[in-house]
Amino acid sequence: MKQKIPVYILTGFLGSGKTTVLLNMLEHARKSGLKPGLLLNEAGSVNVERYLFQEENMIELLDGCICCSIKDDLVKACQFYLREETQIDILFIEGTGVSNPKDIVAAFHNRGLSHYFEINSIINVIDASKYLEYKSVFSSSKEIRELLKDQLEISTLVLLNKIDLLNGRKKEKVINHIRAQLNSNDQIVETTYGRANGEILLKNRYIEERQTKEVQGNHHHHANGQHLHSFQTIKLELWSYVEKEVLEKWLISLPDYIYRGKGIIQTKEKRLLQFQFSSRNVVFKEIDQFYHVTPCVILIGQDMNKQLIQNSFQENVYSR
Ligand SMILES: Nc1nc2c(ncn2[C@@H]2O[C@H](COP(=O)(O)OP(=O)(O)OP(=O)(O)O)[C@@H](O)[C@H]2O)c(=O)[nH]1
Repeated sequence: MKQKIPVYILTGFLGSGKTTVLLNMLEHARKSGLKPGLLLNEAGSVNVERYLFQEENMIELLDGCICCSIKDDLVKACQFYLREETQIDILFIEGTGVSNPKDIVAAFHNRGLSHYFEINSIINVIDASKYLEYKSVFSSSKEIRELLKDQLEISTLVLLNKIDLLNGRKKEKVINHIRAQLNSNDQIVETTYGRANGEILLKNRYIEERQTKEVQGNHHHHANGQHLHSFQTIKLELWSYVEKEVLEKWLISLPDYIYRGKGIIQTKEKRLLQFQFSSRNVVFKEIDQFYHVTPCVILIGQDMNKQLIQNSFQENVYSR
């Protein structure tokens, strides 16, 4: 029988650093002579980070979560990589920041994929600078707290990322909090920009018994199999240039229930800039002019009022 394709699932809340870790893992896989395949899942209708993976074998699964509303797409995408002409040696799956990895694992066990694929590791990338806030009953919702719990329970490796953004005392508190929820042999690795050694990232940590138990556990679905998602994605189309500083100021002023922003803008000088808004920080990066993309702003949050946000954007960003 042919060897099964090893699968690595990246999980973690919005903006924790999954894509950053994925880029490191791809580099490690290549150095080991492996041909990687990617499945990238975005809750919105567009992937503004596509340009990062232009050279890769990549399938985008957009407009829903592979753990619930577009689970069939996940199965089809995996089958694509089984064809002779598109064969790969290793598969990386990045869920959306609100996907429940237990359901992704369940899809592998229940939909016949486990004959051909073997989940080697479920890597939970945690934003160490926001973790305590997201777990607090005072500053977070029940849905986020339970999602983070589910993401942690099934993971086989925890990357405590964004360590550069917090001080020693807070770090200790976060580690104690996480350790209390893990099995003693689970590994926690502190990272900045997801940098960890290839052996740690690509280690086979598959624990079938535990994964099967975890996926049978109780988590939160509607009868139709959808999560109780109150998360939404809003896309603001941009028809003219945007000033970087004005956009940054507006993003930072957004209410706390808007956790994540990303997108591409065109400046007055016709430069294309990608921006990332996470951990209440905004980072811009210049991208290739020849990259075909329609500038837009994507926001992800809970119970957002699209009209209000659009009006605020018009008033504060466009009319400046
Ligand atoms: N300061 C700091 N920033 C980081 C670190 N890791 C990632 N980032 C930045 O955080 C932002 C979000 O990182 P991503 O890797 O896109 O996060 P993600 O988990 O894929 O985000 P989603 O698309 O919401 O799922 C980017 O601007 C990264 O460069 C880190 O360790 N420290």
